[in-house]
This record gives sequence, C-alpha cells and structure tokens, in this order.
Amino acid sequence: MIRPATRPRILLYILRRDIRLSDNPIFHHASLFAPTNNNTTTSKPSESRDREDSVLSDRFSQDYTHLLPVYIFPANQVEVSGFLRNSSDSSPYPEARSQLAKVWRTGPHRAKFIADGLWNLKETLEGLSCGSSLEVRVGLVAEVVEHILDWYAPETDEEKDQGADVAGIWLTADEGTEERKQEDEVRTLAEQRGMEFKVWKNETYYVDDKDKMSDLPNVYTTFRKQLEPLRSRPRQILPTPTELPPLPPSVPPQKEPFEIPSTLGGLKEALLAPLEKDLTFGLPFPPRWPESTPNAFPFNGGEKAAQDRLSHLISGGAMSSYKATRNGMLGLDFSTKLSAYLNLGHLTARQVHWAMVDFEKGEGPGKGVQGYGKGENEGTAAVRFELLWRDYMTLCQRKFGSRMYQIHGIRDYPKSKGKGQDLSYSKRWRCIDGAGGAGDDPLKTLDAFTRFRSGRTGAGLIDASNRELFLTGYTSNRARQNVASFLSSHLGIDWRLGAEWYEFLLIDYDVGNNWGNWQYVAGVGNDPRQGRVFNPVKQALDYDKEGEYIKAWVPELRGVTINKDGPSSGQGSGIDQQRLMGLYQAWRLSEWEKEQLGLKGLEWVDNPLVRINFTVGRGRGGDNSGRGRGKGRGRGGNWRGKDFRRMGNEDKVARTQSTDAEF
Ligand SMILES: Cc1cc2nc3c(=O)[nH]c(=O)nc-3n(C[C@H](O)[C@H](O)[C@H](O)COP(=O)(O)OP(=O)(O)OC[C@H]3O[C@@H](n4cnc5c(N)ncnc54)[C@H](O)[C@@H]3O)c2cc1C
Repeated sequence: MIRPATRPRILLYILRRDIRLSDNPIFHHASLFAPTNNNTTTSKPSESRDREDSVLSDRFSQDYTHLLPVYIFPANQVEVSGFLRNSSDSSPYPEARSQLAKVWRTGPHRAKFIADGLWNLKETLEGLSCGSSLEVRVGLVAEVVEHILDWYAPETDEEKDQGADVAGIWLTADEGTEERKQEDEVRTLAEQRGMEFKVWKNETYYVDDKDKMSDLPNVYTTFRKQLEPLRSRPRQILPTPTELPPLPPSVPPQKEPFEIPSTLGGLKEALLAPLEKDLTFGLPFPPRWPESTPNAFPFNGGEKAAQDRLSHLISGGAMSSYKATRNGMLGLDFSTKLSAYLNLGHLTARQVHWAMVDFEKGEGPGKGVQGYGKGENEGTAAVRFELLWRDYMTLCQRKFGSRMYQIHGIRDYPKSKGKGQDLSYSKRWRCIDGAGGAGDDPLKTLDAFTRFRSGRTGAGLIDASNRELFLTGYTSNRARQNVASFLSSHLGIDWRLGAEWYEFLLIDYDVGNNWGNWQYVAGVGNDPRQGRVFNPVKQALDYDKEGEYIKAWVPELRGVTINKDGPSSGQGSGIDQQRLMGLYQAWRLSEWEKEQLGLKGLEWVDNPLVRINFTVGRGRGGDNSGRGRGKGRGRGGNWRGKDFRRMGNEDKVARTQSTDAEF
C-alpha cells in the first residue's frame, strides 16, 4: 500500500542499557533515515573507524520518518511510586523488592546514576538540533509499549488521515531473564500489529562472537585462550550520528496515575522519594559517613562523564599502571571505575579498547605518559583481560539463564539414581527462611545478615567494604571478593542474599556479572578450583598493609595506633603487624585498649560473628610449601580447603585455627 508521504512512520526505540549516542547501532541506523542523511563522524581518532561488518550491511524494508526514543523505568526493578501524580493515588505495581531479602532492587546510588545518564543523552539528542529528544516513562515495559501503540492506533477514518503509524520497534538485547521476557512480550505486541521488530546485539561486549552458547566453555581461561590475542579481537566502533529523524509531531503522555518530571532534579526526586522514606534500609545501625573519608566513586553518570573518565585514565597514566594498582581499595584511580558506565551502556568496551589502541600507537591523547606510542603494555593488557571477564560473565548469563540465581548455582552435580541432580553433594546453607538445610535458626541467620550489611561483623576488611558500599554504591573488586567469601564461607549464609544486597546498592550492578561473581566466590559457579576461601585477615595484610582502608570506613578504629617504625615481624616493612591484628579484628585488642578507645560494649568488638585466629611471624604454624598458589586473574593470596595451607612463599603469616561462625 502506498501511503501519503505526509503520514509519519514512526520507529519506536526502547532504550535499555544502551544510553549513549556513540557506538550505538540503533541510533546509527536510525540516522540513515534522517531527512538530509548526511551523517558525518566526529573527528576523535577512536571514533572515526567505520565498521564494515554485518551490522552495517543490514537493510530494512521500512523507511521511517520519525524516531521515538523511549526509556522505561521497569516497575518490577525500580520503585516507581515516587512518580505518582497525586499523593492520594496508589501505584498499581507491587514494591520493587528482591525475592529473598525483600530489599529494594534499585537503590539510591544507581537510581541517580541512571537519571544522570538519561538526562545527558536527552540533552545530547536535543543538542543535535534536528528535533530529536528522549522520552522517559515508568511502568512494566510491555504495558508502556502497548499504551504508546494504542495511543497512535487510529480509531476513526479521520484519525487515519491525520495520525501516525508506529511502523517498527527496535531494542537492544539484554541477557537477564526478566529482560528476555520483556523482549518476548514486546515482540508479541509488534507481531500482533504487523510491525517490524528487531532486537539489536548488545554492543557493550568486548568481543562476543559466540552465537552458539553450547560452545561457551565453563572455565574462563579456556574461553580466553580461544580468543587470544585479545588486542586483535574487538570489532570497530560505529560513527556517532550528527542527525536523526525528529520526534513524531505528537507524543503520547505517560499513562496515569504517573507523571514524568520535566527536570533532572525532579526525576531524581521521584526516584528517591520512596527509598528515602526509610534511610536506614531496615538496619538498626546503618553506617554513617566517616569524617574526612573521600568517596572512591564520586562520578556522575552519562555518556559525557564516561568519555571524560576514559580520557582521564589514558591521559593521566592510570590505564598503563592498572596492573600494578588494580588490587587497591582507596583512591580514585587504582582501577578504571568504568564498570557502571559499561553496564548502563554509557560506554562500550570497544570504545575503551580503541582509546587504548590510540594511546599504544601514540595517536591520541596521553602524550608524555609512560608507554605512549609503545604498543600494548602490562596495564592496557590487564584491562583487556578484565573486560573479557565481563563478556564471559554476561555470556554465562545467556547460557545458564535462571540457573544463575539458584542456590546450587550452575554446577552440575552427579545424577541421582532416579532422575535429576543429586543435590546431596551440594553445600547446606543458612537461609533466612530456614530452607537451606543447615539446621540453623533463621532468626539468628537474619541477625547475622543484618550485621553483615551494617558493617558490624567484627572483621575489619569486611566491615569497611560493606560500609563503603552502603554509603557510596561502590567497593573494589578485592573487597567484593572478600565480602562474598566471608558471607558464603565464613558465615555459611545463602550467597543469594548477598547478591540481592549488592543488586540493591551497586552503581555498577549487572545481572550476569553480579550473580556470576557471587556464584564463583561462593563455590557454586564456574571457578574450576572450588572450595576456595579468602581469609580476610591475610587479605588485609596483603592489601591494606597499614590499615588505612579499614580506618577510613570504620572510624571507631582510628584510635588504634600502628607503629610504622616498630619491629616488622620479618616483613621488612617496619609496620608492627601485631598491632594490625587488633585493627583487622578488634576483639584482639587488649581489654585496656578497648576501654581507652571506647570500643567496649560494642557488639561487633565483644562478640564478632567470626573469630579468625591468626598468627603473624615467620615460620609460626605455617606451611611454606607454596602449594596451591592462586594463579590466573589475581585471585591468589587466598586460602584453600580446611587446613588453610599457606598459598605462597611470600606469605609471612599463617593461620593456626579454622574459623567457625559464632551464631
Ligand atoms: C561478589 C562480586 C560481585 C560483583 N558484582 C559486579 C557487578 O554487579 N557488576 C560489575 O560490573 N562487576 C561486578 N563485579 C566484578 C568487579 O568487582 C567489578 O567489575 C569491578 O570492581 C568494577 O570496578 P572497576 O570498573 O574499577 O574495575 P576494573 O578493575 O577497572 O576492571 C575493568 C573492567 O573489567 C570488568 N571486570 C573487572 N573485574 C571483573 C570481574 N571479576 N567480573 C566481571 N567483569 C570484571 C569491569 O567491567 C570493569 O569495569 C563483582 C565482583 C564480585 C567479587
């Protein structure tokens, strides 16, 4: 049928975790429908590499006159009651809380970061001066899409002449099970109405050339070896559009009973209002910001902020020194802090790769920085290695689907005599509903989980990390590994509670990366060396050598003096390690010192959840063999098995007793 040229043909673009204009296949393709279609690229070296792969060779049967980009806050994942038009209205949706711990699914830190990203994109689109913009909606994704389609659907002949057709719906693939369900529902709507429907590949991957998930190895190292050398793998990035089809002449409003604020401040307020009704988030002793402790993640969300961060990492030399600093816990640049930008789609891993290539070739910013123009260095190689971990966890999400969220994880246990897996081989967990088979008292388990969340376990490193996470939405990879190991191994608590808590708080939360990493550390995921346990005292000695991180976030312990010129216990550092023991676990301080520092009577000092008996000093109780030393991705320095053998010759501490949770 030939339609009148004036009748708008709308392409509906449902944005999800692809909140950027650059290296975005949907915006790139939509730009081909722009009225003048004279797209040019920006002149930055890393953005000027046109791709010639299959994405660009797609041809579309439709042509579109208008582009309607819509971002939807999904009501099952983000609490949307703050968007209600009238305070007397109530939300038609249940609260967006997690299944087990019933905590919010999206906390304040991530909510603000998402809002920043949306506003930045909206302003960027409007800045193109071609009539484009971004619309924000709240609700269940399929319901919102249906509302938009219904609003445009003509009911009378007159409307048919004046109206517009939504002729296609595009969105970017996402691997979570809920996201896949959304996709299916929207596909059904599109098919029912005879529209074009296309799910575009998620372009934030570093490589992603695995189409058959049965080919994905269950061990990361095998996967990585298939792809090495990593520097030669990534595809080119897409040019940034300079013109897009305009918004349709009229745009459906947000469905009642909600309304969308017209400013960034208003958007944040609406997102935060329900969360701020209880700022303790259910904790009797919520962490408070310690005086003079800086935030290690003071960044705003958005494509511009992501690009600024990337430039800073390259020009300031942090990318090149990454290998040496990545296990840090304090400060701005010990690691890239790009995860949130990548996971919300403000940046792609390929943009990171090509920016590093420019540096390595001496073509982009960073002149004068060590390694400029000298090819791949230890730091840039290590960043690529980690970006591939991100791919891998995301692909595991695609491969294993809902098994990522099951208590027994993705591990294959032997078949039982009848059918199915014989789960008697698997670990028993302490659960807050008592269903984990550990014979625990659910109330005590809940109490321990509450203390864990509050940063009041008595293990300094764990408490510092959990307080930091609560207050900032970020904590380092080193700290995350210890925290996850502590909850799942030392406390024996259902690791999924920890994963839900992280989902609530992390700015960089990503379904595959969060649940995959929790499984990995809890020993039910794809770690080929199962049963590893991180010893948080040993780890603190290795990575918080002077206790600065613990003191930063657990201010009650700032009075514990560490003699830097004292006997070094053979470490040669001059740090008195006996003193550190009291910082790493305050129960080890003398009664006199506890009294002096006002620590007496604090539950986490007097009754820690776990007492890790640990001796410092060469040759005391340790096994110097170095057997079983951690290899691979820097997860070493941890302890394996019941006897907690020393893992490396460099270790000067030995654990003399096994630990048991004291609850
Ligand atoms: C229990 C636990 C939960 C985690 N949850 C998440 C999560 O929800 N989202 C998330 O992005 N990462 C998660 N991680 C992985 C890792 O801790 C973060 O990616 C990293 O700390 C983010 O900081 P960064 O960007 O400075 O990382 P960098 O050290 O600078 O690494 C560069 C990039 O590589 C990727 N990366 C690094 N380490 C990992 C890893 N172990 N697994 C997958 N990708 C990695 C990230 O995209 C990161 O931005 C988790 C790790 C653990 C142990």
